[in-house]
Amino acid sequence: MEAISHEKLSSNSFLAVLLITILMIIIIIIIVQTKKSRTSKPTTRPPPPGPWRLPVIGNLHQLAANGGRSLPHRRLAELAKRYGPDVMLLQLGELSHVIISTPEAARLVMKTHDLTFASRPSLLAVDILFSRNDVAFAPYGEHWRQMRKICTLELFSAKRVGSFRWIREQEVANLVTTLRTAAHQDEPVVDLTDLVQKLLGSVTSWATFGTIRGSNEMFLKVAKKFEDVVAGFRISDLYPSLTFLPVLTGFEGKLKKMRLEADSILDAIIDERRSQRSSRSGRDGEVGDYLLDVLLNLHENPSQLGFPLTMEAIKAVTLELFLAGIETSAKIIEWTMSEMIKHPKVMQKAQEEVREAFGEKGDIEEASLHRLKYLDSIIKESLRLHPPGPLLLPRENGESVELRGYHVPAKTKVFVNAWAINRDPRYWPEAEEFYPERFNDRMIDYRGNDFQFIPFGAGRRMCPGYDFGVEVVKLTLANLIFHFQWKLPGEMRPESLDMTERFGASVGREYALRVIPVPYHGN
Ligand code: HEM
Repeated sequence: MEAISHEKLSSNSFLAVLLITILMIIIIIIIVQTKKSRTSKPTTRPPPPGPWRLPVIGNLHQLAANGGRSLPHRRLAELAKRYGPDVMLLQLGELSHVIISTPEAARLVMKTHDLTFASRPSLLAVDILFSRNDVAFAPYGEHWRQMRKICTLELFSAKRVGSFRWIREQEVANLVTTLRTAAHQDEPVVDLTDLVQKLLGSVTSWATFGTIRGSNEMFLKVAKKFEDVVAGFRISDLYPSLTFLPVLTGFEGKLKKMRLEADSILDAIIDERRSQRSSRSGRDGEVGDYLLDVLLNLHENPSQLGFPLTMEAIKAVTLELFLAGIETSAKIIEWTMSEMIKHPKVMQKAQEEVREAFGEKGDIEEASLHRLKYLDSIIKESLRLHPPGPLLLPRENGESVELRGYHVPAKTKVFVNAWAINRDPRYWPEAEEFYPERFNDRMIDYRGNDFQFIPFGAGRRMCPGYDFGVEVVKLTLANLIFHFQWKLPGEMRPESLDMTERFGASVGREYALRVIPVPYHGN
């Protein structure tokens, strides 16, 4: 009896504390929101249109409609259709978010006012993981400019991407061998999603560190965990004034632990590399050719760049190479394979092209991939319908600006819904259909000039690694369709292949792609 009343008492007092805490949170938010609206400058232009909002949460309930089952890019496209097809304003928690959903408005943000929108907002996860020393999430300024220069001139230049050709060719050949072995087993179904991710992990590890053994594998696992925490809209980012929230929920602690883990793995890899470098100095080959060597060279010879490259920045960029490079490319490979399996005529046409180009020999050299024009169209169509970064990366405007007649105050978070733009029916007839031929006679490209097709973004913050990504995507696909016919397990018919998406830092398939490889040349 006493135990029961004691329990009741403690649960009552817990409830009371919970209620008081919630009340305090609401009061703080209202004070912050009122202060903000008082301090914002009066303007003659109206704000962009948007749905009605509730106090404290703003439009969060609309974003989370359908029990949160609609993925953010899809839900934002639905809301935009009703409330702001071009430019839409949402209040998510404490912060104003502008959503861009047409090529015309995207051009304004990423071309006309590119400089104004060139910054990235602060996000708790990346602030802790990278301390804003990286490239992708760094605010616009001197640090970002320098890091971006290193990316374009040193890390992802055409020459550098070409120099890793042998790595890609070797790793893709290993994948083909693995698939051939699997094809001769009693149970030949393979998890292509997993195999492709491993392939991309190995290619990135080789290109970055010159090896894929030991701690590098651990590092791949850490990078995968980072992927999970960087994605989506986090309460801690929507209510930045409630600094105690991520502490209470344990999110901040989790992030700090991940950062420590990544740092210690990276420190070990870098120490090993530095000692190899000093013991081999003066000799040609190996050392000096990989991305980490490039960064260490620049650190040791700051005069080459004209500014110092810190070890913190080297670690942040190295980690980011894994985050940015593996999942995006892996996902576009699995989407393209899924679409080709779902559309057997497209698959057949692509196989005829690659088999005609490379004959019986089957040594698909990267240098000859330019002959595969239809495969180019297929990859573009896949990037159009399944951009791995459907909302690109968020941008932030340094100063207030007018967009399509609407006033956008400084420091607004801006999302460009590339997924919706890539399906704009004004530019893409039968936009929902997978129809690669639509690219055959059109010069539309993904290099940031055609705003109806922006899977890599555009403007100053556009992806600098697209050549790096597309080379490995094309080489892998060419090999997969050259060496194998592809079947679905059991009685599954191609048209019933499930294409549900799973939201993450990059959007892939909800269910792994499980397929049967049947060797083509009978080997
Ligand atoms: C198919 C593969 C890839 C896709 C679809 C992709 C897509 C994107 C997108 C949408 C952005 C944001 C652009 C914006 O905000 O306007 C981005 C940024 C970035 N990507 Fe990629 N990416 C891919 C491969 C890669 C690879 C292989 C690397 C490097 C190894 C890379 C490195 C980066 C970096 C560093 C940024 C940040 C740029 C900045 O903020 O200045 N990406 N990528």
